[in-house]
Amino acid sequence: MIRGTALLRQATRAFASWPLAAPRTVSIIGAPQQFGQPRGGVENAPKLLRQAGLAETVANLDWRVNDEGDVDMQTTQDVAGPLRHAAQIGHGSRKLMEACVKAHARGNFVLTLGGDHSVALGTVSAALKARPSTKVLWVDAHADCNSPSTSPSGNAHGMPLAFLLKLVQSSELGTASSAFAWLDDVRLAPQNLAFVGLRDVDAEERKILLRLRERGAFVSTMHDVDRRGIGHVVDTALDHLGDDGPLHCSFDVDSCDPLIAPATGTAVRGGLTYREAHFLCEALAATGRLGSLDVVEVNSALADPVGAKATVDLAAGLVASALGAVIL
Ligand SMILES: NC(=[NH2+])NCCC[C@H](N)C(=O)O
Ligand SMILES: [Mn+2]
Ligand SMILES: [Mn+2]
Repeated sequence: MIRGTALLRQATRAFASWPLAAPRTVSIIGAPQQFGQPRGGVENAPKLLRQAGLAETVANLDWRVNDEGDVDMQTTQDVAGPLRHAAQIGHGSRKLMEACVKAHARGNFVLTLGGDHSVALGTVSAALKARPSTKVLWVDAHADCNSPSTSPSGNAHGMPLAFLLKLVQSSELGTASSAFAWLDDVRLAPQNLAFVGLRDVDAEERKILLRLRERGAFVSTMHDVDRRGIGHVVDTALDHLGDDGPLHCSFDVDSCDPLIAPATGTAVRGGLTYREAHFLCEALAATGRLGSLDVVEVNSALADPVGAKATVDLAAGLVASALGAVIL
């Protein structure tokens, strides 16, 4: 415990080395969080992705693989309030952040297997603590930038970006605010954020997105993919995120069309095709700058066995593309 804390402090002070040095190692971190949304089953995704042979697939791409196991994201505490399961989310995300910071400090690529999308509180904050110049690509049908006060659902998986962008007032959290105190020194600047895949945005979120765009975020929707094509949208998003420094990608499988990824909690029609999603991951790998990746919201309980397997296999395949698998 003391060693861990010391390592954390050292990592936060010295910053993790960049770019990743060879031989490259992937840390696989399971984050079986389910309290950010109401549907059971999303907590099984790390296990299912491992069973699908993820570690072997990655090893075949010439990475060393360090499976760090699952972070125990449960705590006994819980408090009522506008953010459901606030204490669970706050404390669980802090534990995940610590595990990710340690992996970054060892110079590893950090691959986090959610869990629901609230896990990005831990993964993005860790990437920013380890390497403050990290830029974030958010691939999602949803904008996930609700505050507890704007959220129509109270579900934390619709809120991680609001916390990371410092849009949440501590008064919105009431007695739960102490569970999020560890986020105080974390700030994602809007100009370091790009969205791809958006197509289901709440009324209040729309206002937030327009403000974020004014403040320098790259905000694209499926309309842009339709008009310009995935190549143009991804190139523009990556251009927006500059030409050096580490990238973090937070990939919500509901960015993909439910025809190819039916096993997810908040499926929305009109999403990325199989090739569009793979293209995005391949383009990320080709930058040579991807330092961390989340794959979230795979919930095998929400589809028939065929759809569940298709979704898990898709997620595993997208990880492979993001880690350098190429067609030719
Ligand atoms: N990570 C996700 N799947 N988020 C869905 C969010 C849905 C809705 N916007 C909400 O805030 O409740
Ligand atoms: Mn999401
Ligand atoms: Mn989503």
